Amino acid sequence: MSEKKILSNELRMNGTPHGGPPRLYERRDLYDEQATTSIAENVQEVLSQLGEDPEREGLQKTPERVAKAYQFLTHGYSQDARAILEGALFEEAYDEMILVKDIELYSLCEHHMLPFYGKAHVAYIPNGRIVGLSKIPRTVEVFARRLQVQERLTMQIRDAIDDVLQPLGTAVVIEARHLCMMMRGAEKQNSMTTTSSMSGEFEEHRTRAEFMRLIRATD
Ligand SMILES: Nc1nc2c(ncn2[C@@H]2O[C@H](COP(=O)(O)OP(=O)(O)OP(=O)(O)O)[C@@H](O)[C@H]2O)c(=O)[nH]1
Ligand SMILES: [Zn+2]
Repeated sequence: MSEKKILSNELRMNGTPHGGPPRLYERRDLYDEQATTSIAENVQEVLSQLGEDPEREGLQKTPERVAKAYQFLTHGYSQDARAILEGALFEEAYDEMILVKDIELYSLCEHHMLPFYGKAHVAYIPNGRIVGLSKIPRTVEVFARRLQVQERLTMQIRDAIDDVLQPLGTAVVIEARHLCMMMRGAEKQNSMTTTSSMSGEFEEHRTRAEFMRLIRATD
């Protein structure tokens, strides 16, 4: 039997390539058993193609670890940002800007599947309805945990908030570093990419300037 086949049978029978009890600290709902098996088989092949010995001790569990890591890093595909936002809407007369800034984010660029990471700043001006604060970083997560380009990620967050809250305006700024430009390719270590997406009142100079001033303000 091929090495690949042995690995895949072991995964099917035991859930981990080398048996042992299930790990209680793992979020099992994040991982699909079939996907784990199939991705792990392919990672084993990648390791061989790279000149590694997938059977050496340190690499024996790597295909399964990588399979789970990528399922975790892309779990946003199975989440619905609009449903999350709709889950905590409250009628409120507050009509000033609400800003949640410095939301850390980790995503994967769709070109190289390498991480980009940084911060998102999200603001909106309500129009009779506010949303539970935690739903803003949760919305960022839903779209960040997919294969992305920073520009689309920025727009998707803004669109979801616009759709569900119908606010007077929404603003999203993302500042991120891309490992595909740092570890390889252009090999630039200090460049930061900033993207923004604004709607409604944030398209006006004064409101946009106030938002930018607030996100630059230090404590
Ligand atoms: N606009 C945008 N580009 C991105 C993002 N993440 C990665 N990229 C770029 O995607 C491009 C892919 O370009 P290609 O020329 O097809 O790929 P490549 O040969 O690996 O390019 P280099 O990175 O320049 O070596 C690169 O310029 C990356 O910097 C992103 O979030 N937004
Ligand atoms: Zn890239």
